[in-house]
Amino acid sequence: MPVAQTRTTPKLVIYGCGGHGKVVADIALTRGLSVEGFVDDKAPEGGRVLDLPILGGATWLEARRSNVRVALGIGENQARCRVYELCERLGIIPLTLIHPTAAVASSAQLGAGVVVMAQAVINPDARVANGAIINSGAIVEHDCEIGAFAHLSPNATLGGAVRIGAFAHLGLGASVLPGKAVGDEAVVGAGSVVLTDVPPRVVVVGVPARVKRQREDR
Ligand SMILES: CC(=O)SCCNC(=O)CCNC(=O)[C@H](O)C(C)(C)COP(=O)(O)OP(=O)(O)OC[C@H]1O[C@@H](n2cnc3c(N)ncnc32)[C@H](O)[C@@H]1OP(=O)(O)O
Repeated sequence: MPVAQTRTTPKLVIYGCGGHGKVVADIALTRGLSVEGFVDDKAPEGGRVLDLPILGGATWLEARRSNVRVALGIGENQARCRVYELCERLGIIPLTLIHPTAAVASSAQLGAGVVVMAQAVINPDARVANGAIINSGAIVEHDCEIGAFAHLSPNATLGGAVRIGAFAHLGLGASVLPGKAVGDEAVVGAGSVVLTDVPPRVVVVGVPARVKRQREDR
């Protein structure tokens, strides 16, 4: 007599229950995925967000590592990377999530843990590295390269073949002209327009974008 096989589908949890985590959870739900709840190291266990439970923190995840999938729900770039690294240590590859209204070219490449939000566009041969966020309505034109754990805020727009460094952050509605580069960990202020390459670890603002200061945080 054949032995019945019991296979449990891994549960999906969202790591981070703040504003970004809520949007990520909403994408998962919109895609028809079943979300078990949130994992968060700071929020109180037993609380609820979007009517989903806060299950616990990193220790909760560690205990269930063999039967869990994780979507990254943290907006801050360095903190998101730390969660990604935690997942790696636990043998979990973070889920890549794309909102159904986003348009992603079939030749675009998205790394693990990338989240693409509603109405975003990613055009042919663009490459988006692990853990990056392409937020609502952002446009990543053809042949762009987005570094790991970078964040393109809502309505940020990149011309063709733009390079965005790892951990860089483009503010709401910021634009980068075709072929230009934004350095690792640089910040481009909301509404700014980048006409020339931006060095690493600086904050640029304005039209045209000019260096305001060096970044001191990490
Ligand atoms: C779903 C989501 O919410 S995703 C998150 C989206 N978040 C964003 O888009 C935020 C982007 N952040 C910004 O634009 C910020 O203003 C930053 C990071 C550029 C600068 O922040 P801070 O270093 O705190 O600068 P601060 O507010 O003290 O302003 C410093 C100066 O820069 C100017 N400035 C700040 N931001 C901008 C901007 N976006 N464009 C033009 N000038 C700006 C200020 O007017 C000020 O000028 P002054 O020195 O002449 O007085």
